[in-house]
Amino acid sequence: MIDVRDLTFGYGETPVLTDVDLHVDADETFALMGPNGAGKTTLLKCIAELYEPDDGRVEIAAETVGFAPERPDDALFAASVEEEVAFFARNRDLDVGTRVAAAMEEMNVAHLSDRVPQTLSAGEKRRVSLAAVLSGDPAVVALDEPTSGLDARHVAALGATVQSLDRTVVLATHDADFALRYADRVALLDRGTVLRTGPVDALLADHDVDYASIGIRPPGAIRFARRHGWDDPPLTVTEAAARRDAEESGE
Ligand SMILES: Nc1ncnc2c1ncn2[C@@H]1O[C@H](COP(=O)(O)OP(=O)(O)OP(=O)(O)O)[C@@H](O)[C@H]1O
Repeated sequence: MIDVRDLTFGYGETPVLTDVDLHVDADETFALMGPNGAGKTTLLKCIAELYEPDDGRVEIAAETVGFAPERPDDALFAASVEEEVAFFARNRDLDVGTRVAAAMEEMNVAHLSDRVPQTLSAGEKRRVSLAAVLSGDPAVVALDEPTSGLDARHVAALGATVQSLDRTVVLATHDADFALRYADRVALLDRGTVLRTGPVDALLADHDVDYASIGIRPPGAIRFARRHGWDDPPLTVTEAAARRDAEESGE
């Protein structure tokens, strides 16, 4: 569904993304993870075709990509929540009534329909901006930090929605639990390059990790959290493999 080939992109002279290769299958939920400044948002915007690569290309086998920005304020401009959510459905000549009702239901914002979006709480704004993207029924949904500002109930609801969507979802997130629970595959980015890509299960099995969270910190080191806390100190990929090999050989 999405093919990123040798993608290089910079805001100025210095590239922020270098030779990125990525493939995302149709209907897959794919998470971009990595530390601050790794290039997740930039890559997501290249995938959403908001940025033109300096080199390489992004090929998408779909007409529409819906993008929900990291800061919902950047996307909320209508006078009412209902108008906000209707925008993309109307734009694409869809059945506005049906699309708006479904998207509002999915994001639990129907009760806010007459409110002015800019006056909502942070979590409500997030849900409205996600509903607005869903109402346009895009084949590819690109979500930047979609769980940011959401309480546990709405994170779970978002996860259920993402899984039930009959479409390709690419999301950038720091929320490791969300990625591990709801993403089919994860790409770990670090300083503008893709460090690892793989199914969440395989990534964990590779490193003999049994649980819940994964992060990259400091840059270059992949750090796994077991159920009871972070591995300390963080392991590099090579160190994690060496430790596993040592354990297997009984050393
Ligand atoms: N509009 C911009 N102009 C110049 N540099 C930018 C711009 N946006 C991002 N950058 C730089 O590009 C790099 C990647 O930023 P990006 O926002 O893609 O990272 P990220 O992985 O999403 O980070 P975070 O986790 O902090 O959101 C950073 O060094 C950032 O300072």
